[in-house]
Amino acid sequence: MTQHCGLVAVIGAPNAGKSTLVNALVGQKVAITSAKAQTTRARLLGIALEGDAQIILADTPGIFAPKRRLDRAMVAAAWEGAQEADALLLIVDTVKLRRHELMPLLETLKDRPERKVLVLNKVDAGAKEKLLQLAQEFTAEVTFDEVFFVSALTGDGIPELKSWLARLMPEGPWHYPEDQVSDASERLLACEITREQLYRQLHEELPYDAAVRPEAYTQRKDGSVEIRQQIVVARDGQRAIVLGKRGARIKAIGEAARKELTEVLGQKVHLFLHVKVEENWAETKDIYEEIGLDWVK
Ligand SMILES: Nc1nc2c(ncn2[C@@H]2O[C@H](COP(=O)(O)OP(=O)(O)OP(=O)(O)O)[C@@H](O)[C@H]2O)c(=O)[nH]1
Repeated sequence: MTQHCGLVAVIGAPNAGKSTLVNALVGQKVAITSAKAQTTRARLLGIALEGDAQIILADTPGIFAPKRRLDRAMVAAAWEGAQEADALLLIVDTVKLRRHELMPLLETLKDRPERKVLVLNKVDAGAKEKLLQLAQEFTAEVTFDEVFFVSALTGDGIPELKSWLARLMPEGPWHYPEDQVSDASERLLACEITREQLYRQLHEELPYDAAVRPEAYTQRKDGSVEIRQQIVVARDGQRAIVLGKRGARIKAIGEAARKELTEVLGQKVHLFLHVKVEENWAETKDIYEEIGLDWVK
């Protein structure tokens, strides 16, 4: 069998549904999704298989006007994903367009040499009439090779998109073994899962500049895994919020994260979290490396 293999960069405004789409294409959870914007910090890859084709998906962080160093690092990670790609996939939230974030992306896409595909997402939730109109508007701006209407959530339109992407993949050996769905190491994925719970359970109380760092990841003889992580926040007040009354909050976060980890890893998990205040963590080089980002000056 001749193998095909290629890279698809997934680009979109924050919250457009990139992570959900990658998960839907891969067929299982690899990237972290949440209702809060900009949760995708590390550049996680999803790997989808379709016939003889391996489709490597770069699930890029939301691209937005970078101000602080952390934001710039996220943008750099996003475009790094796009530079080596065989195709660029622009995903658009058809319910909440976020034009101010979408337009610069369309502008940048115009001049790029790669094949381009427009994915209009969340068709389950929006007004059907405006979909064609949106497609027309965007294809007038950028020459897309194909347009798909999908719901990453329900899976509607996903098989069609997947087989189209598969046909685009150049001939070449697979880069990853058949059973691998993500190249993010399990310890990093474990941190992402905890971070997702932090956002889920604290909502607006916590600014998005909290990080989860891996400390230890040890396979125990009894077949379980011991995971130790540090939650880094910038101020004492934030630490108190994460801990909650008598530690109730951190306990709930740990419990939910542990449950999900057990499911994802398929083994028993012992999870230990502790919260650390580090005022300038967003300016600290080591932390970037630990959470899977390159340091950007
Ligand atoms: N109704 C509906 N909701 C969706 C669909 N796809 C994604 N969502 C929701 O939209 C929100 C954002 O989805 P994510 O996949 O986290 O978005 P993202 O683009 O990866 O977000 P960032 O990492 O912040 O850039 C989540 O609450 C999803 O459940 C869809 O097809 N239909």
